[in-house]
Amino acid sequence: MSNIIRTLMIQTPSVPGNLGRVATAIGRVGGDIGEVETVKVGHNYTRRSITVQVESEEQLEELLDAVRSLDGITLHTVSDEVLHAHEGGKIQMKSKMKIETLADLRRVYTPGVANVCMAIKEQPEKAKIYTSISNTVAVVTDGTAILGLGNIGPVAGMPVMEGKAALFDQLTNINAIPILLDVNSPEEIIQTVKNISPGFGGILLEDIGSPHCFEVEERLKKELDIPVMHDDQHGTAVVTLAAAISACRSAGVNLKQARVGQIGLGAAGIAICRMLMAYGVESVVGADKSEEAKDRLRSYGGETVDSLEELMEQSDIVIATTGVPGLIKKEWVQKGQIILALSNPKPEIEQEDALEAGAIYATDGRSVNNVLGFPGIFRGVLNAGVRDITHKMLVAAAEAIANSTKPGDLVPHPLNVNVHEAVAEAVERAAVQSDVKKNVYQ
Ligand SMILES: NC(=O)C1=CN([C@@H]2O[C@H](COP(=O)(O)OP(=O)(O)OC[C@H]3O[C@@H](n4cnc5c(N)ncnc54)[C@H](O)[C@@H]3O)[C@@H](O)[C@H]2O)C=CC1
Ligand SMILES: CC(=O)C(=O)O
Ligand SMILES: [Mg+2]
Repeated sequence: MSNIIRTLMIQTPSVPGNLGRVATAIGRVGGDIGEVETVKVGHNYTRRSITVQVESEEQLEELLDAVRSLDGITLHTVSDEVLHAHEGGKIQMKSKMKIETLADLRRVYTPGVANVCMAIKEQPEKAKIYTSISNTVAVVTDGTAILGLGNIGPVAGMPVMEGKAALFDQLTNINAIPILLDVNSPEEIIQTVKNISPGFGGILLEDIGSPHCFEVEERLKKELDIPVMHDDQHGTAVVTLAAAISACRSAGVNLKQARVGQIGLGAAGIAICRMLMAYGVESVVGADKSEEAKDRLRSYGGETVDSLEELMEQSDIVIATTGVPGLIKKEWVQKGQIILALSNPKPEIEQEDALEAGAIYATDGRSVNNVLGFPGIFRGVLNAGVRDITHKMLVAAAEAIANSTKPGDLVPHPLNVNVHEAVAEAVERAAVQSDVKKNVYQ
């Protein structure tokens, strides 16, 4: 998978064939060309911005040297668009009100606001009407398992949290606020989240590593009156179930009778196994380098094996969430296997390698990603005004995603708002049908 993205500003003589020379030079060193945009056409030259993707700094240097060595062609600048796009951060808090006159000021702020405060003091449920609380979700991390990058700390994890917040806003119109916790124990996470919870309609726990994520989520679900979900567990499990349903539909396989092998039994892996077993998959086997993680799966009724080769040999569907790029060797892949290598930013096996080795379907964490789950799940529970996110709601979300998937694909396009609406509706329907507790604002 290409991981480094750069934009090159290249000037060529306005003679046919020169863009082709540039493309060939890039292709020869294994660079992948993305967007090409003509920026300026001079009387005898053309300047274009060309986006390229490569896998390493060395390959990037090779690519730049190859372009620079082309006769008559000038490489003006090399820029990192991804870094550039992050300058100043990705989200902002904006007022919904225009405050232009003193009358506005008195209505929005003091003295007018005091009456609203007192109305809420007398009837706390009015906070739902007169504040943004019920449409605001905290995206909480302690930075201990940021993607597959490990324990890089909460501040380094902020770009991921801002990304989740931006997606909440764009896909389901939910305000999301990243909360970075500089703490060292589950108890401190729990107490801090409890202390800030009055300002939120829901809590999305993100990239909190295992095993402490399990205790944190379980306790917060019990002790708070608002919905709490650990995205890496349940958001991921929902999307994985959806992808497994779609793959089995296309391949004509009965998912419940298939043997599923899960590599990596951390936050994502354990939740995926529990979700599949609760859905009715009879045979789930897991592998992890940690004995504690394997014990956990067995405690939920799953089987474990000691070697990855053994798991690969036995499984119709293989799911991997270890954070270890390239962990699955091509020679382990069985003919006709379905392989979901979901680690970000790099998968356990590249899609093309898995397909080349005989997999019938293969994909990675860019496509099968919890972005298809968490926005709609929260929109659904916030709309229903319920406190608990139940297994039934999560299965409804997975089925909505699978039913929105085009034949032959494993999941739908992540930016299709209709899909997120379908997930929200399915979750809300499941919520109102079940006997789940209403939250404090209902
Ligand atoms: N596509 C998606 O939507 C999502 C992908 N992920 C990805 O899954 C990966 C793991 O995330 P979490 O479960 O949150 O982390 P985690 O740290 O809770 O779990 C990782 C597990 O993998 C195991 N592991 C590590 N190296 C191993 C090896 N060589 N062999 C066997 N087991 C090994 C660890 O012992 C641990 O149990 C990350 O790369 C993350 O980006 C996580 C959530 C969502
Ligand atoms: C997508 C996501 O949440 C992760 O890779 O951790
Ligand atoms: Mg995550």
